[in-house]
Amino acid sequence: MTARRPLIAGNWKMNGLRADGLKLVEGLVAHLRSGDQAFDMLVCPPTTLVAEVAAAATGSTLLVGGQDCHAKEKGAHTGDTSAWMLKDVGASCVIVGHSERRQDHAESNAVVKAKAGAAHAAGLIAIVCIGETLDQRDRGEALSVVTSQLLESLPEGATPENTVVAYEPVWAIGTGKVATPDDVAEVHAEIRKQAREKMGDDAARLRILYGGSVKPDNAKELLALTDVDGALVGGASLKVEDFWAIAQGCP
Ligand SMILES: O=C(CO)COP(=O)(O)O
Repeated sequence: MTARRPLIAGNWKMNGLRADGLKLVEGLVAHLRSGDQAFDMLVCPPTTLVAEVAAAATGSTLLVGGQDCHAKEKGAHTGDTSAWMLKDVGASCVIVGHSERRQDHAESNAVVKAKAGAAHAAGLIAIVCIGETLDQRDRGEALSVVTSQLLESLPEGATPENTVVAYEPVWAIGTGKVATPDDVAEVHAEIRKQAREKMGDDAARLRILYGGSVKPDNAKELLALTDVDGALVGGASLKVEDFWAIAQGCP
Protein backbone atom coordinates (compact mmCIF):
# COMPACT_ATOMS: atom_id res chain seq x y z
CA MET A 1 0.00 0.00 0.00
CA THR A 2 1.23 3.48 -0.88
CA ALA A 3 1.35 6.02 1.93
CA ARG A 4 -0.24 9.26 0.84
CA ARG A 5 0.17 12.26 3.11
CA PRO A 6 -3.29 13.70 3.77
CA LEU A 7 -4.01 17.24 2.57
CA ILE A 8 -6.48 19.36 4.51
CA ALA A 9 -7.39 22.28 2.27
CA GLY A 10 -9.56 25.26 3.08
CA ASN A 11 -11.40 27.09 0.32
CA TRP A 12 -12.45 30.42 1.75
CA LYS A 13 -14.43 31.25 -1.41
CA MET A 14 -15.50 34.94 -1.53
CA ASN A 15 -15.09 35.44 2.21
CA GLY A 16 -12.61 37.37 4.24
CA LEU A 17 -11.48 40.95 4.61
CA ARG A 18 -7.83 41.51 5.58
CA ALA A 19 -8.37 41.40 9.33
CA ASP A 20 -10.41 38.17 9.19
CA GLY A 21 -7.95 36.43 6.92
CA LEU A 22 -4.87 37.37 8.88
CA LYS A 23 -6.47 36.33 12.16
CA LEU A 24 -7.41 32.98 10.70
CA VAL A 25 -3.90 32.38 9.41
CA GLU A 26 -2.32 33.43 12.70
CA GLY A 27 -4.46 30.88 14.52
CA LEU A 28 -3.59 28.07 12.10
CA VAL A 29 0.12 28.90 12.14
CA ALA A 30 0.08 28.80 15.95
CA HIS A 31 -1.49 25.33 15.87
CA LEU A 32 0.95 24.09 13.23
CA ARG A 33 3.91 25.35 15.26
CA SER A 34 2.73 23.39 18.29
CA GLY A 35 4.08 20.08 16.93
CA ASP A 36 4.76 17.89 13.92
CA GLN A 37 1.77 17.00 11.83
CA ALA A 38 1.07 13.94 9.74
CA PHE A 39 -0.90 16.05 7.23
CA ASP A 40 -0.36 19.03 4.94
CA MET A 41 -2.57 22.06 5.53
CA LEU A 42 -3.50 24.52 2.79
CA VAL A 43 -5.61 27.68 2.76
CA CYS A 44 -6.98 29.25 -0.42
CA PRO A 45 -8.04 32.80 0.38
CA PRO A 46 -9.63 35.21 -2.06
CA THR A 47 -7.12 36.64 -4.55
CA THR A 48 -6.94 39.95 -2.70
CA LEU A 49 -5.44 38.18 0.32
CA VAL A 50 -3.13 35.60 -1.23
CA ALA A 51 0.02 37.74 -0.95
CA GLU A 52 -0.57 38.85 2.62
CA VAL A 53 -1.67 35.43 3.81
CA ALA A 54 1.39 33.87 2.16
CA ALA A 55 3.61 36.42 3.88
CA ALA A 56 1.94 35.69 7.21
CA ALA A 57 2.47 31.95 6.68
CA THR A 58 6.17 32.30 5.83
CA GLY A 59 8.35 30.19 8.08
CA SER A 60 5.47 27.84 8.91
CA THR A 61 4.31 24.70 7.12
CA LEU A 62 1.00 26.30 6.12
CA LEU A 63 0.55 26.19 2.35
CA VAL A 64 -1.27 28.95 0.50
CA GLY A 65 -3.13 28.71 -2.78
CA GLY A 66 -5.44 30.52 -5.15
CA GLN A 67 -9.05 29.60 -5.92
CA ASP A 68 -8.76 29.88 -9.70
CA CYS A 69 -6.33 31.00 -12.38
CA HIS A 70 -6.44 31.99 -16.04
CA ALA A 71 -5.09 29.59 -18.64
CA LYS A 72 -2.71 32.22 -20.03
CA GLU A 73 0.42 33.65 -18.46
CA LYS A 74 -0.46 37.30 -19.11
CA GLY A 75 -2.29 39.59 -21.46
CA ALA A 76 -5.57 41.37 -22.10
CA HIS A 77 -7.83 39.46 -19.69
CA THR A 78 -9.41 42.07 -17.45
CA GLY A 79 -10.13 40.88 -13.96
CA ASP A 80 -8.27 37.58 -14.29
CA THR A 81 -5.25 36.34 -12.38
CA SER A 82 -2.59 34.09 -13.86
CA ALA A 83 -1.00 31.09 -12.17
CA TRP A 84 2.36 32.85 -12.49
CA MET A 85 1.00 35.83 -10.54
CA LEU A 86 -0.19 33.53 -7.76
CA LYS A 87 3.18 31.81 -7.69
CA ASP A 88 4.92 35.19 -7.62
CA VAL A 89 3.18 36.20 -4.38
CA GLY A 90 3.83 32.94 -2.56
CA ALA A 91 1.12 30.48 -3.61
CA SER A 92 2.10 26.86 -4.12
CA CYS A 93 -1.30 25.54 -5.26
CA VAL A 94 -4.39 26.63 -7.11
CA ILE A 95 -7.91 25.20 -7.22
CA VAL A 96 -9.26 24.77 -10.75
CA GLY A 97 -12.66 23.64 -11.95
CA HIS A 98 -14.55 24.20 -8.72
CA SER A 99 -18.24 23.57 -9.38
CA GLU A 100 -19.01 27.20 -8.54
CA ARG A 101 -16.65 28.25 -11.35
CA ARG A 102 -18.08 25.60 -13.67
CA GLN A 103 -21.60 26.91 -12.91
CA ASP A 104 -21.09 30.67 -12.49
CA HIS A 105 -18.57 31.05 -15.30
CA ALA A 106 -19.59 28.19 -17.59
CA GLU A 107 -16.17 26.56 -17.32
CA SER A 108 -15.95 23.41 -19.42
CA ASN A 109 -13.59 20.50 -18.84
CA ALA A 110 -11.43 21.88 -21.66
CA VAL A 111 -11.12 25.21 -19.86
CA VAL A 112 -10.31 23.48 -16.59
CA LYS A 113 -7.68 21.37 -18.34
CA ALA A 114 -6.04 24.48 -19.79
CA LYS A 115 -6.03 26.14 -16.37
CA ALA A 116 -4.50 23.07 -14.74
CA GLY A 117 -1.85 23.00 -17.47
CA ALA A 118 -1.07 26.66 -16.78
CA ALA A 119 -0.79 25.93 -13.06
CA HIS A 120 1.75 23.20 -13.82
CA ALA A 121 3.71 25.41 -16.18
CA ALA A 122 3.89 28.05 -13.46
CA GLY A 123 5.11 25.50 -10.93
CA LEU A 124 1.89 25.25 -8.93
CA ILE A 125 0.03 22.17 -7.77
CA ALA A 126 -3.38 22.09 -9.49
CA ILE A 127 -6.29 20.95 -7.34
CA VAL A 128 -8.72 19.75 -9.99
CA CYS A 129 -12.34 19.63 -8.79
CA ILE A 130 -14.95 17.26 -10.17
CA GLY A 131 -18.37 16.17 -8.97
CA GLU A 132 -21.88 15.34 -10.10
CA THR A 133 -25.13 17.26 -9.57
CA LEU A 134 -28.06 15.75 -7.69
CA ASP A 135 -29.96 15.15 -10.94
CA GLN A 136 -27.01 13.28 -12.36
CA ARG A 137 -26.70 11.16 -9.20
CA ASP A 138 -30.45 10.43 -9.21
CA ARG A 139 -30.17 9.27 -12.82
CA GLY A 140 -27.38 6.87 -11.82
CA GLU A 141 -24.77 8.88 -13.72
CA ALA A 142 -22.46 9.85 -10.84
CA LEU A 143 -19.58 7.59 -11.83
CA SER A 144 -19.77 8.30 -15.54
CA VAL A 145 -19.96 12.09 -15.00
CA VAL A 146 -17.04 12.09 -12.59
CA THR A 147 -15.00 9.88 -14.92
CA SER A 148 -15.49 12.09 -17.93
CA GLN A 149 -14.77 15.23 -15.91
CA LEU A 150 -11.58 13.64 -14.62
CA LEU A 151 -10.27 12.37 -17.94
CA GLU A 152 -11.17 15.59 -19.78
CA SER A 153 -9.88 17.98 -17.08
CA LEU A 154 -6.48 16.45 -16.30
CA PRO A 155 -3.81 17.91 -18.57
CA GLU A 156 -0.95 15.98 -20.17
CA GLY A 157 1.89 15.75 -17.73
CA ALA A 158 -0.33 15.49 -14.65
CA THR A 159 1.47 13.59 -11.90
CA PRO A 160 0.75 12.91 -8.22
CA GLU A 161 3.35 15.59 -7.45
CA ASN A 162 1.76 18.42 -9.43
CA THR A 163 -1.91 17.41 -9.21
CA VAL A 164 -4.52 16.73 -6.54
CA VAL A 165 -8.07 15.70 -7.42
CA ALA A 166 -10.99 16.89 -5.30
CA TYR A 167 -14.31 15.04 -5.50
CA GLU A 168 -17.04 17.45 -4.52
CA PRO A 169 -20.60 16.30 -5.21
CA VAL A 170 -22.35 19.55 -6.12
CA TRP A 171 -25.40 18.71 -3.98
CA ALA A 172 -23.22 18.34 -0.86
CA ILE A 173 -21.56 21.75 -1.12
CA GLY A 174 -22.77 24.21 1.49
CA THR A 175 -25.94 22.22 2.06
CA GLY A 176 -25.06 20.24 5.18
CA LYS A 177 -25.77 17.08 3.12
CA VAL A 178 -22.77 14.79 3.11
CA ALA A 179 -22.35 11.90 0.73
CA THR A 180 -22.53 8.59 2.58
CA PRO A 181 -19.19 6.90 3.28
CA ASP A 182 -20.17 4.12 0.87
CA ASP A 183 -20.86 6.60 -1.92
CA VAL A 184 -17.63 8.49 -1.25
CA ALA A 185 -15.64 5.26 -1.15
CA GLU A 186 -17.16 4.10 -4.44
CA VAL A 187 -16.45 7.34 -6.29
CA HIS A 188 -12.92 7.73 -4.92
CA ALA A 189 -12.04 4.16 -5.89
CA GLU A 190 -13.34 4.84 -9.40
CA ILE A 191 -11.34 8.10 -9.62
CA ARG A 192 -8.14 6.26 -8.71
CA LYS A 193 -8.91 3.53 -11.22
CA GLN A 194 -9.57 6.06 -13.99
CA ALA A 195 -6.52 8.12 -13.06
CA ARG A 196 -4.43 5.15 -14.16
CA GLU A 197 -5.43 6.06 -17.72
CA LYS A 198 -3.45 9.26 -17.31
CA MET A 199 -0.75 8.34 -14.82
CA GLY A 200 -0.37 4.58 -14.97
CA ASP A 201 0.81 3.02 -11.72
CA ASP A 202 1.64 6.48 -10.33
CA ALA A 203 -2.11 6.89 -9.74
CA ALA A 204 -1.53 4.93 -6.54
CA ARG A 205 0.21 8.05 -5.19
CA LEU A 206 -2.41 10.58 -6.34
CA ARG A 207 -4.14 12.44 -3.52
CA ILE A 208 -7.92 12.47 -3.86
CA LEU A 209 -9.76 14.86 -1.53
CA TYR A 210 -13.43 14.78 -0.58
CA GLY A 211 -15.33 18.06 -0.33
CA GLY A 212 -18.91 18.93 0.55
CA SER A 213 -20.12 19.84 4.05
CA VAL A 214 -17.04 18.43 5.78
CA LYS A 215 -17.29 19.36 9.46
CA PRO A 216 -15.47 18.38 12.66
CA ASP A 217 -18.14 15.78 13.43
CA ASN A 218 -17.98 13.89 10.12
CA ALA A 219 -14.34 14.38 9.11
CA LYS A 220 -12.89 11.39 10.90
CA GLU A 221 -15.19 8.88 9.26
CA LEU A 222 -14.60 10.33 5.78
CA LEU A 223 -10.84 10.65 6.19
CA ALA A 224 -10.61 7.02 7.29
CA LEU A 225 -11.86 5.76 3.92
CA THR A 226 -9.20 3.97 1.86
CA ASP A 227 -9.04 6.31 -1.12
CA VAL A 228 -9.82 9.56 0.72
CA ASP A 229 -6.55 11.44 1.15
CA GLY A 230 -7.81 14.63 2.69
CA ALA A 231 -10.59 17.17 2.50
CA LEU A 232 -11.45 20.34 0.63
CA VAL A 233 -13.38 22.35 3.19
CA GLY A 234 -15.53 25.42 2.56
CA GLY A 235 -17.58 26.91 5.39
CA ALA A 236 -15.80 25.11 8.22
CA SER A 237 -12.40 26.37 7.02
CA LEU A 238 -13.39 29.90 8.06
CA LYS A 239 -13.12 29.04 11.75
CA VAL A 240 -9.69 28.17 13.12
CA GLU A 241 -10.95 25.66 15.65
CA ASP A 242 -13.31 23.88 13.25
CA PHE A 243 -10.70 23.64 10.51
CA TRP A 244 -8.08 22.42 12.96
CA ALA A 245 -10.52 19.88 14.42
CA ILE A 246 -11.19 18.52 10.91
CA ALA A 247 -7.45 18.01 10.41
CA GLN A 248 -7.30 16.08 13.67
CA GLY A 249 -9.56 13.52 12.00
CA CYS A 250 -6.69 12.42 9.74
CA PRO A 251 -5.83 8.77 10.34
O1 LIG B 1 -17.04 23.73 -2.01
C1 LIG B 1 -16.46 23.31 -1.03
C2 LIG B 1 -15.01 23.39 -0.91
O2 LIG B 1 -14.41 23.72 -2.12
C3 LIG B 1 -17.22 22.71 0.09
O3 LIG B 1 -17.89 23.72 0.74
P1 LIG B 1 -18.63 23.39 2.15
O4 LIG B 1 -17.60 22.73 3.02
O5 LIG B 1 -19.03 24.74 2.66
O6 LIG B 1 -19.76 22.48 1.84
